[in-house]
Amino acid sequence: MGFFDKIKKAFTGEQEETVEEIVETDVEQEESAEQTTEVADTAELDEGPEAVEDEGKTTLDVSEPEGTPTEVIPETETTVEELEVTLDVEPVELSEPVEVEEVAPVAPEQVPEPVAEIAEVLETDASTESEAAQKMDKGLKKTRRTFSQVLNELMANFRSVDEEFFEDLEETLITADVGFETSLRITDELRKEVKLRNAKKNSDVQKAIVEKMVEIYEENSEGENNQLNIQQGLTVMLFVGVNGVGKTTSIGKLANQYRLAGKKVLLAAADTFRAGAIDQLVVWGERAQVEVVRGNAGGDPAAVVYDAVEKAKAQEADILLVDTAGRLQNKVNLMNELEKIKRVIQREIPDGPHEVMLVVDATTGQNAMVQAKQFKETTDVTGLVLTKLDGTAKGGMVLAIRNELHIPVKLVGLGEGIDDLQPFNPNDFINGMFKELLEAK
Ligand SMILES: Nc1nc2c(ncn2[C@@H]2O[C@H](COP(=O)(O)OP(=O)(O)OP(=O)(O)O)[C@@H](O)[C@H]2O)c(=O)[nH]1
Repeated sequence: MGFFDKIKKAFTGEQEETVEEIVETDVEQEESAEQTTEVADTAELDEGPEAVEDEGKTTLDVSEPEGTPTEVIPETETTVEELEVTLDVEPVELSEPVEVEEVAPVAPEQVPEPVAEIAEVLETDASTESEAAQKMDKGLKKTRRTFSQVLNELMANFRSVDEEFFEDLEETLITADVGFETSLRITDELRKEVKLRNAKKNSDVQKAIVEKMVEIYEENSEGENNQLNIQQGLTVMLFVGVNGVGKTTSIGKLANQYRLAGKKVLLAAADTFRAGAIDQLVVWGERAQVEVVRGNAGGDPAAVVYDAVEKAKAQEADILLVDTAGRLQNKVNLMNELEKIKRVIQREIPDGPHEVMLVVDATTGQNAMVQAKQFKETTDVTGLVLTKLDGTAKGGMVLAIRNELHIPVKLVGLGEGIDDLQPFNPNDFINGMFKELLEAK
């Protein structure tokens, strides 16, 4: 069944299938047999420098890198047509308590036999398809409630769908961080659609809004790859993003997923700008039971990456996740640093890095959009990790980033727990975001 059919089915009141409960597990922080990294004892981390061996002896030329120009969708022409349609207002109850998931600690799991296809790791990991949908559904509760609520309130305030209604709708979408251009487009197309359908009832107008958003999300998706670019041999992924967005956490969660799937995983603490950042990665390395290659705070990040690549090759590792510092305060420095890191990787692994993942915090709304734009200009970002989607009413950000920047969202963070990272599935996401609206029909 196609996604639009699913949406239609939801509008006609058919029940969704029940999915199994997800059992959340955590992994105790026990040192793995292979772990050779020195780790701070406590989670409270000092910023002081540490004595760590610095084996990287790389001399690197950094040539002037070129920025990638930002693609911008041209604005749709606005044709303002007067529409006078009477609304039957049907307020819908949407409030639902936010559930806080408890994470029960369990003994470290046994590493299963390696799976044949590494590319399937994320899909074949603990979550089945329906569990993934359920998790997305749970994580998006806040986003969904607010989205549905604001649309309902908007409907309740208008007796007729006139120009004022469309202006308010536009504002509502912008407030939910759907993005300026995308909001204008949705509103413009709705003006035509509502007239075309002669939509009079509140529910018809809501239905048109949801369908238009789905349509806009799905267009341009052809040829777009939402999956991580995993190789048969060593896969190297760089993680970039400003402080506090959830970079370290996302790396830790991903490392754990691959480790549980039987992969040999290494982490590289190449965010040497802050000692705290190195220590945080080490803590996540313990949690995920994977080794962390680290250097001195203030040291050369490329040297750490060099060590990590050497180690990964020597150990025949499958996955190397590199935590970098994302300091947008100085774009040229950042660009140079990332280029230097890439050169180090490419000397050893010519087609690496296989992903440059930009991590953005969904709760920062338009700031996340600005960061994504700036990073895209600085380096060739191949995918997005959208974190903290569980704690925001600004889920519209996904639509904005996808449609205005054309960066595919590959992973979403739906909580602070080690299991709260999911591959991005557009259908689950839109279903999750509009669930109440769809069920209200
Ligand atoms: N609710 C929620 N919190 C998250 C998520 N991802 C990360 N966090 C929290 O966000 C905070 C910052 O996460 P970090 O991983 O330390 O962020 P960072 O980008 O590595 O920051 P620096 O280490 O300062 O560079 C932590 O308290 C995390 O627990 C998520 O998906 N949902």
